[in-house]
Amino acid sequence: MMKKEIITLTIAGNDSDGSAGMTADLHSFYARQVYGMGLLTAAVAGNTTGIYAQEVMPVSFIQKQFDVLNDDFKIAALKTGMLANKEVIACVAANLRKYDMGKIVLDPVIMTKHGDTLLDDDAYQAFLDDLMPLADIITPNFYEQQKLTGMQLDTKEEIHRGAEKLQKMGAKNVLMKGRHDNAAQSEVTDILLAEDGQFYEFTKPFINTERINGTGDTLSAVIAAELAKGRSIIASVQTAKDFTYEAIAHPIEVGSKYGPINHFAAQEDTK
Ligand SMILES: Nc1ncnc2c1ncn2[C@@H]1O[C@H](COP(=O)(O)OP(=O)(O)O)[C@@H](O)[C@H]1O
Ligand SMILES: Cc1ncc(COP(=O)(O)OP(=O)(O)O)c(N)n1
Repeated sequence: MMKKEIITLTIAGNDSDGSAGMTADLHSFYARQVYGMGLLTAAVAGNTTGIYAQEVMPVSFIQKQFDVLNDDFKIAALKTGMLANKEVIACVAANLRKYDMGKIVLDPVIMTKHGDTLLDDDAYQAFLDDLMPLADIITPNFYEQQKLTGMQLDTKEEIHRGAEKLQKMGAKNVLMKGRHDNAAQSEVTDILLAEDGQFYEFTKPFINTERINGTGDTLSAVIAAELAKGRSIIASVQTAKDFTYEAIAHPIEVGSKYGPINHFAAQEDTK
């Protein structure tokens, strides 16, 4: 039964091929049976071979979206995606402080897996200073972990220290997503540093595929959907990990190259 009253918001860019960004978030919200809303920050012209153009929404338009949504709805949780530049970050941070929109999942979208830049180089500091202290959970991938901590993070010990550094910057919970760039690896382990200082590991088999566009968006969107339902951080991360794994394991065969994952696949398995 759909819980109509649970509203989950994505503050993100749209990727025109539907594999990542806002569309992937809304697919994930729908599959997890929460009512999804999309506050658009940017749009990219992309397909399974790459991203070919980007446009950032005017800050005044982003502001208007915050105002009209908060005038009319009670949002239970949100996630952020592509924020593009420091002006957009400043606007988003101001509104996260102004309006109570529930739990905050920060997905630090900096670059796609295929090397397209989605956040300006001069915006990292604003991300760290203005957004990190507001986050209930942040979900950096391997590349983003090094960028945000300024540390080399190869061993599990180093990943733990990196997570502690991000937590000290203000994020309550830190999910360090595991590497998956070695065709010989058998598992992918994401490490959560929870608010209580404990580490938790979430492990699934490694799937050797190029069809993994939008995995990070999907994981963070499902975490937001589950937090919106009132579930704990650990339960939300576990459901998101299971959901994302099933979506990778049952790809949709569209496009010629780096294809999307399948948001239909996990619905029956993770309810
Ligand atoms: N090839 C893979 N096999 C299994 N799990 C994967 C694979 N690629 C990504 N994942 C999982 O997908 C989720 C998103 O991680 P990741 O792809 O690193 O994010 P991002 O899209 O931000 O780079 C994580 O839970 C990660 O463990
Ligand atoms: C508009 C837009 N936002 C985000 C992404 C990247 O999504 P993400 O899931 O973090 O990473 P990939 O798995 O797609 O590399 C995007 N492509 N477009």
